[in-house]
Amino acid sequence: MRKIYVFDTTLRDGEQSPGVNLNTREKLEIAYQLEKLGIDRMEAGFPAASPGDLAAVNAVAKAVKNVTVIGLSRSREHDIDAVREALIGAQDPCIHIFLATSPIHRKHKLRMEKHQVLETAQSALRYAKKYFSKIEFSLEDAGRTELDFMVEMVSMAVNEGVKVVNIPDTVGYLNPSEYGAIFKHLKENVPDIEKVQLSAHCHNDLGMATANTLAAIQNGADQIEGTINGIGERAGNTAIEEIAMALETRQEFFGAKTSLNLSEISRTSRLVSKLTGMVVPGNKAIVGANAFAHESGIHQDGMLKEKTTYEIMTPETIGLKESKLVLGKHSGRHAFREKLQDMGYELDEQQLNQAFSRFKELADKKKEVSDDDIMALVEEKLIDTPEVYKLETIYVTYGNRSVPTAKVRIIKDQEQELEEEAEGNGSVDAIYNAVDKATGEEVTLSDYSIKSVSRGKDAQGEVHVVLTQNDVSAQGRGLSTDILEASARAYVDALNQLIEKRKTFSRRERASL
Ligand SMILES: CC(=O)SCCNC(=O)CCNC(=O)[C@H](O)C(C)(C)COP(=O)(O)OP(=O)(O)OC[C@H]1O[C@@H](n2cnc3c(N)ncnc32)[C@H](O)[C@@H]1OP(=O)(O)O
Ligand SMILES: CC(C)C(=O)C(=O)O
Repeated sequence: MRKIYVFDTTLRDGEQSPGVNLNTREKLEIAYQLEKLGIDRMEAGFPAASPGDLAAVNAVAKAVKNVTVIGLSRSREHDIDAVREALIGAQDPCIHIFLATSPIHRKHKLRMEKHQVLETAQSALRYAKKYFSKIEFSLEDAGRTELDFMVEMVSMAVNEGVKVVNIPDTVGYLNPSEYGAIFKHLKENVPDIEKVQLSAHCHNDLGMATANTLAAIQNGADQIEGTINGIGERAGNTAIEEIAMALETRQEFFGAKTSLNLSEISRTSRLVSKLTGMVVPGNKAIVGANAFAHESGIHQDGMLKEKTTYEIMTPETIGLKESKLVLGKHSGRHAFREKLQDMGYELDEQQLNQAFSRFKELADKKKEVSDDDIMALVEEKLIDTPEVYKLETIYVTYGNRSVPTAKVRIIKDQEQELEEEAEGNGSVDAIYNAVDKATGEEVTLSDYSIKSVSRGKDAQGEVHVVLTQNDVSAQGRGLSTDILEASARAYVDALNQLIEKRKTFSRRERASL
């Protein structure tokens, strides 16, 4: 199978992401991980940019052993000298020299004619050759360069003995068929083109970096350039993990492979995200948190029956433990039952149905239902107390300068509607007074506590109360994303328990007479 070389520029083009600044220690940490990932070439920085970057590139050059370390340079002797200094101690040093070739860059940025661009690049390559046996040359903004001038520039670079010629789509302007056609054209029109490796370097301004890079591979590119998580200038670079996994997953189509240790992808992605501070979007291909997560019931059912129904690659391949079935409002009974089994609950069909409808109610209120939420709602349902009173609705009026009032509607014995309104010292007190009025029960609230059973602003609150009546006391629990509702539920639950205990108590008393 054809090998595609991977040139990682996370530490150079990736660091050009606005707001990202990696110090030497952070660059080293990423460099070691990239080495584990098995990339072939690593662009560690732009040594002429600053003394700090020169030192960081030097530290990386001395540290990594199995990767070619590269420093970027303009077509200027001063920059080339900086790369020379930075790569002292590298096992396999390489300089990457670039010059823009497109009419826009020639006219406005470089203010050079074509022949000056050619001569400037040529003289830089000649100078660099004295010190480096490995040179890569890039035609910056190749994507908007005239084809015949590109052929002229690439031919010059081949004649100067560079090892790699890079064809960047610097501003992410091209589409796959145009970018692929450039590689085909160069292969067919540059004499001795087989003496160099051709490289693809794409930016993602129109979201086509991965597609363009794959098109270049199909048209003969030997090397791909990119970054981990696709970070980089503006909309970023080609995401290396996307190319590696596309080639792996569609081997029969591309007939090419990288030699990356794919199981290091996930770890590398997390490290780069942590050290650059660039959060990976949940839906990012391959490494996003949702890339192997399934939320909807039909998909979850398919996954439980056969994973290939909804997964074209396995999470294990990139170093993750397993796919996730996330429980939310689109989930179905199959996934819910599976989750309960994983958590060690064995529910009969009726209990499962009850828990499932409580789960759906909760899922309507919460974005994601956590294990703690499920545990709380299942255990609440497992305690089977006959419900004399059932809380139907509550309305609470509260203002910091008015007396809190609450109105409750309770169904007694499944048929009798009880509705009452009361005031209180606070909202909870008002609710409890209204419940007392509606039920006619005289109880003392001996204990009240509240805790959060899950995290986040939409976490469920669990209220625990103890009610006492004469010598009988009973506990009640209530669960809701709203703490007032949880408080009301707990109180009504405790009343039901109290009534149950009262019955047992009076049976025992009668028996002892
Ligand atoms: C497509 C890419 O990603 S290219 C890499 C981009 N990365 C960076 O620019 C990060 C590092 N850059 C820097 O720290 C600074 O830009 C430096 C140190 C390199 C240069 O700083 P300054 O000397 O202050 O120049 P400044 O950045 O303002 O302007 C760039 C100059 O380089 C010239 N230039 C741009 N590209 C090249 C090139 N490949 N070869 C030669 N000259 C170039 C520009 O025409 C301009 O020249 P001018 O001063 O004669 O007008
Ligand atoms: C220096 C070159 C390769 C570059 O980063 C670009 O053109 O995007």
